[in-house]
Amino acid sequence: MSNRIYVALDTPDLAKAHAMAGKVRRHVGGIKLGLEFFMANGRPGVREMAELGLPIFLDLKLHDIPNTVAKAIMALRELAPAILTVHAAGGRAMLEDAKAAAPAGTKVVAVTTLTSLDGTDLKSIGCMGDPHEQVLRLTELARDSGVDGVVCSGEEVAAAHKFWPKGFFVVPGVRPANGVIGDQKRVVTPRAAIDGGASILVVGRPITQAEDPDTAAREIAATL
Ligand SMILES: O=c1ccn([C@@H]2O[C@H](COP(=O)(O)O)[C@@H](O)[C@H]2O)c(=O)[nH]1
Repeated sequence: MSNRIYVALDTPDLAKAHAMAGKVRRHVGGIKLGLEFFMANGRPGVREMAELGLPIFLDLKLHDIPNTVAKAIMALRELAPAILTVHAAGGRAMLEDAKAAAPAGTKVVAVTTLTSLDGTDLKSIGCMGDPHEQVLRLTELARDSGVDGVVCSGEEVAAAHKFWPKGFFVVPGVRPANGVIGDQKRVVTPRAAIDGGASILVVGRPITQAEDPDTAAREIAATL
């Protein structure tokens, strides 16, 4: 893939998402639509964004019993997203059924440990070990379940990639040097994430909240 940046269009406003995608499309490789967009605009909104001609990453982070996740993915089949997320913590049967339900061309990618969590957060929800150990544990589960890859932070991507060289690695929570970190906790620069083995990067606010999103996207792309 020539441009490995997926811009996260985190807005419930279809017109705004469309306008932002139009502004930055020369400097990104795809569009990521998440819960905020999908709750407001549903499948018709995704179809409309797909008309822009860029690959669509549907980041719905599905997490439920296997039957429910599989049926939800079947309801999304007509959209044939390039990438779709589920939570690895849903377990092996859920991951297997998610992959089986997805269209052949869709990469099913398992979220390991949200980039907004650190070791203290993990302890507070009963997870033993630090984010690094948790990511590797869930990367092994994802690999063995037959999905295509994982979502992890740039802090773990090199180790996860070493463990699963053929996996597809999605890295969000990237920030240009001196960028505003906000609610993210495990953050690296776009360049560091790519050097670690990221297949694609997810970049939201560093582009969408910039004074000039087109220039921000171009400058990030230039560092890769
Ligand atoms: O662990 C995860 C999984 C997904 N995300 C999503 O990526 C973007 C990041 O947006 P920024 O504005 O660049 O922080 C957002 O859509 C999240 O839902 C994540 O951040 N971490």
